[in-house]
Amino acid sequence: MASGGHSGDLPEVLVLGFPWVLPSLESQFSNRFQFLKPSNSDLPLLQFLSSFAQSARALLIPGGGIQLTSAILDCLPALKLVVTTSSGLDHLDLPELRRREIAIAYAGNLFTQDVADLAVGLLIDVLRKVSAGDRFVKQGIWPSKRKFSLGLKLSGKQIGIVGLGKIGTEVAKRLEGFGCKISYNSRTKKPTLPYPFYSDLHELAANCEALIICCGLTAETRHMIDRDVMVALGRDGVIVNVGRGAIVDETELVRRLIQGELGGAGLDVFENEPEVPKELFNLDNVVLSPHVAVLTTESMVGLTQLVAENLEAFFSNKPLVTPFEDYSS
Ligand SMILES: O=CC(=O)O
Repeated sequence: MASGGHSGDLPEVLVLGFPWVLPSLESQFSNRFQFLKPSNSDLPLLQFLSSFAQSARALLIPGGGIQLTSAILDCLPALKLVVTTSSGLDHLDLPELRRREIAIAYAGNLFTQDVADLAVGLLIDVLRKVSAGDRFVKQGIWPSKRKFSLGLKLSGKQIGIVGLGKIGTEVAKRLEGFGCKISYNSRTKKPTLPYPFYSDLHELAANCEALIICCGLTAETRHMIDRDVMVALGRDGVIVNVGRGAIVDETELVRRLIQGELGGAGLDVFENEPEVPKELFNLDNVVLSPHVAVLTTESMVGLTQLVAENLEAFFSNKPLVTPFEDYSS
C-alpha cells in the first residue's frame, strides 16, 4: 500500500495536503478509518490518485496549501464527501462540487471565538505596540534609548467590521466591551443588530479609524480593500485582517504602509502564504502572524472530534454534523 499501513476493510479517507489534525486523527481513529496519504508517496499526486484512490469516497483537506481542482476531482470517481478542516472554503470549487453532487463538511462555527479573539489581539497590538514594545525590551534598547514611541488608545475608537457574520459579530461584541463604536459593511443589513450599516465600503472606511476584515474570500470580495478604501480610511487608519489575504490588495497595502499613508496593520493572512512581503518586517506599526487565528489547543481538540464525527456520520449514512450547504457563496 503506497500510503503506508494496511487497515483491512476500514473506510478509506483520502488525505490531501497536511491538515493540522491529521496526527491526532490518526492516533485516535486509525481503528475507524484508513487514511490514504499521497504525501507519503513518491508518485506525482494525480498518478497516486489514479493508482490508489479510485475507491475513496471521502476526502480530508486542510483550509490552505492545496486547491481542490477539477483535475484532482477527475481522478476520484467514487468521491462523495469532502471534509475540510477550515471555516473558509475558498480552496474548494463549490460549483464544481455541486455539479458532481459531492457533499461538504466544514469547521462551521468551531473557530468563531478564537478568530475574534485574535482579531482584537492584533488590533490592540498594533495600537498599543505590544510586539514593538516586546522587541524594545528584549533587544536591550530600553536602557540606552529610554523613550518608546506612543501608542494609540483603543477605547472609544470607531471600528468598522467588514463582514458581520458569526466572526464579525463576535469581534463587535468584544470591542463594545472596550467602549468602541462599531459600524459595519456586509452583504446584507442585519436588522437584529444595533450597529450602523454601510452598504458602501468606502463610506464605512471614511467613518472609521480601523477596519477589521472578517469576511470570506469570494469573487466579490477579492481585492475589495483596494486603494480607494485605504484612501477613505485615511493616513492614520488601521487594517486588521483575519479573513483571507486576497481580500486586500496587498501590494497597495504594503506600499501605503511603507510610505506612511496608513496608520498600521495587523495581519494574520496574506495573499501568497506562507510568503509575506519582507518590506513589512521592519515596520513597528505592523503586526504579523502566521495564519493562526483558528489554531488553539482547544480548537484542534474540537476539530479532531468534529472531523471524526462527520466521517462517522457519512459512512453510516447519517446527516453530516456540520454540512456546508450554501454552494452559492
Ligand atoms: O483560516 C482558517 C479557516 O478558514 O478556518
